[in-house]
Amino acid sequence: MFLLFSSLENISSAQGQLHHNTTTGMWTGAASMASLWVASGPTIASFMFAWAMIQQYCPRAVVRFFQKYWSRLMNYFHPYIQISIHEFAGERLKSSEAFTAIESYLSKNSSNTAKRLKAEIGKDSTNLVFSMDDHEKVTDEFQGVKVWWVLNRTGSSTNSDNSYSPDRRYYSLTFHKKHRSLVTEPYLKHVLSEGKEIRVRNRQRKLYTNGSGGRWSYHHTMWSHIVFEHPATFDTIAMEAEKKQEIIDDLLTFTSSKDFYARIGKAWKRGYLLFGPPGTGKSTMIAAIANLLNYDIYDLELTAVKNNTELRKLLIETTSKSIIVIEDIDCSLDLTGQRKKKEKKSEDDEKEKPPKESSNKEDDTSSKVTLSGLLNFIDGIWSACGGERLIIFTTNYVEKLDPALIRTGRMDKHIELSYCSFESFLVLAKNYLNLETHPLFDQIKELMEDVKITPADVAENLMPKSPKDDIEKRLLKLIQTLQGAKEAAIIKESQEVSTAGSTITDLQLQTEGSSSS
Ligand SMILES: Nc1ncnc2c1ncn2[C@@H]1O[C@H](COP(=O)(O)OP(=O)(O)OP(=O)(O)O)[C@@H](O)[C@H]1O
Ligand SMILES: [Mg+2]
Repeated sequence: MFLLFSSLENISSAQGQLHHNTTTGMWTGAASMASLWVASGPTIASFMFAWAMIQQYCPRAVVRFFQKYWSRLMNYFHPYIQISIHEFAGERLKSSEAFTAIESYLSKNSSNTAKRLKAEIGKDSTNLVFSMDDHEKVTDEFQGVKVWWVLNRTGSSTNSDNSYSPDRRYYSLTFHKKHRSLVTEPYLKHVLSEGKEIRVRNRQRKLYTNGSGGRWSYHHTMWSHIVFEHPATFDTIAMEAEKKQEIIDDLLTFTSSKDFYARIGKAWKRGYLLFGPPGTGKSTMIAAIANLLNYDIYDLELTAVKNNTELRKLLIETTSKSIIVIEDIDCSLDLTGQRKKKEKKSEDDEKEKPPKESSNKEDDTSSKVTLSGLLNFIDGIWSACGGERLIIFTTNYVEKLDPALIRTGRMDKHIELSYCSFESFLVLAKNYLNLETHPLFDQIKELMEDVKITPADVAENLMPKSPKDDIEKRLLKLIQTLQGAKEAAIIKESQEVSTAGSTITDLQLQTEGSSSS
C-alpha cells in the first residue's frame, strides 16, 4: 500500500518537473510509471498516463484546477504523512543542521539496509562511514512503529523568469498518520540527538581553504577542505611553562563559557593575535590549539576574497567549533593605507558601517576587501552566527597593524612568540632528543642569554641529518650555530659603533669648519 501511494506521489512530483522540461523529471516519471504498472495493474497506470498528458499539454490554469482536487483526493485516500527536510531550505545560506544530523543518523541503518551507499573515510582514517545514495529508501523502526526515509533531489530547472533553481537534496520521512504524535515528537528528537552524537563520534577535523577559486552558490560551498592531521600539541610547543599554561587555561575557559557569553550578551567568539619573528611557532600554535579544542580550521586567504560581500558569505559558511585564521595579516591587504584614506575624509566612525561596493569594478580580480569589511567580519552582526569560534591573526610586524583591527574585543588576547629561551630549548631537547639534562646544557644556556635564535633554528640543529648523528653531535652543532651567531652579532655591533663614530667626527669637522669661516 505504501509502495503504491509513494509511486503515485513520485509520479505527481515527477510530472511537476516534466512541466519544466527537465530530463531528470522525465526519467523519474517514466520509471515511476513502470513501477506503478507492476504494482497496481494497467487501470491505475492508464489513469496516471492521462493525468500526465493533462499536465503536459493543458494550459496552466486547467492543470492547477486538477492539481487542487488531485491533492485533496490523495489526502483523502492516502493514510501516510510525509515530512521533507531540505539541505538548503529556502534562501538559507547554510546547510541545515537537521539535514546533516539525519544524514549521520541514517548512516547506521543505511549500511545495513540500503542497496546503494556512499562511503567516506572516517575518523583517524581507519574506517569507512556509509551514507545512503540519492533516491535510496531506508526503513527505520521506533517503539514498534515503522517509518521510511528517502533521499531525494529536486532536480535543477530554469524558472519561467529565466532564473536558475539549482538541484537540491532533501530527505522525506513517511509514516502512517496514526503515529503522527509519536513521530513528530519523540522520534524526530531521538533522530536529531543521536545523529549529532554520531557526527561528533565520526567527525574528522578539517582544514578549509578559500584559495581554490571556488564560487559560492546556494548549494556549493566556497570553502574546500582536506582532513586536518597536524601533529603539533601544546606539549611539543617550545615556550615558557607559565605562559603556555595561561594560554591553555584561556582556551579551555572559552570553550566552557557558552552560558556566560549568553548571560553577558556577547557573541561566543574570541580573537587571538599571535605576533613575533618568523620561525617562532605562530602557525604551529594554531595547529596545537585546533588539536587541543578539537576544532576545524578555516584558513582564510584574504587576497583571494573578491570583496566584502564575499567575505561575509565565507564567514556565514563557517561552522561552530572552528578557528578562522588569517596568516600574515600585515601582508594580506593594504589595510593600513585604506584606513588612512578614510581618516583623511574625517569619517573615522565610518569604519563601523557596512561597506559599499562599487559595482562597475566588480569583475576586477584583485581583492576589494576593505578594513571596514574586515572589522565587520570580526565583530559585526554577522560574526555572531555559528558561535564557539576563534579568530586568529598572525603577523611578524604587529606595529604595522591598524589599532582598530587589534583592539581588545576584536583581538582579545595578544600572544608574543619570541626567540628561544633556555626554558623553551629544554622543551625542544625533550622532544627532539628525549633528553632532560646534559653536560653541554650549561654552555647552551650561557650562549642563549647573549644570542637571539628562533625555535625553528634550534629545532633544525637538533634534527638528525644522518643515521650517525648522535645526541652529542647534534648538541655540538647547536653550540656551533650559537657561537657563529654571537660572533656575527659582535662584528655587527662594532661596525655600527664605528659608523656612528665616523658620523660624529664628520659632524664635528663640519661644525669646526663653519665656526672658523
Ligand atoms: N615554539 C615552537 N615550538 C616548537 N617548534 C617550533 C616553535 N617555533 C618554531 N618551531 C618549529 O619551526 C617550524 C616553523 O615554525 P612556524 O611555521 O610555526 O613559525 P611561524 O612563527 O609561523 O613563522 P612565520 O612567521 O614565518 O610564519 C615548525 O615546523 C616547528 O617545527
Ligand atoms: Mg607561520
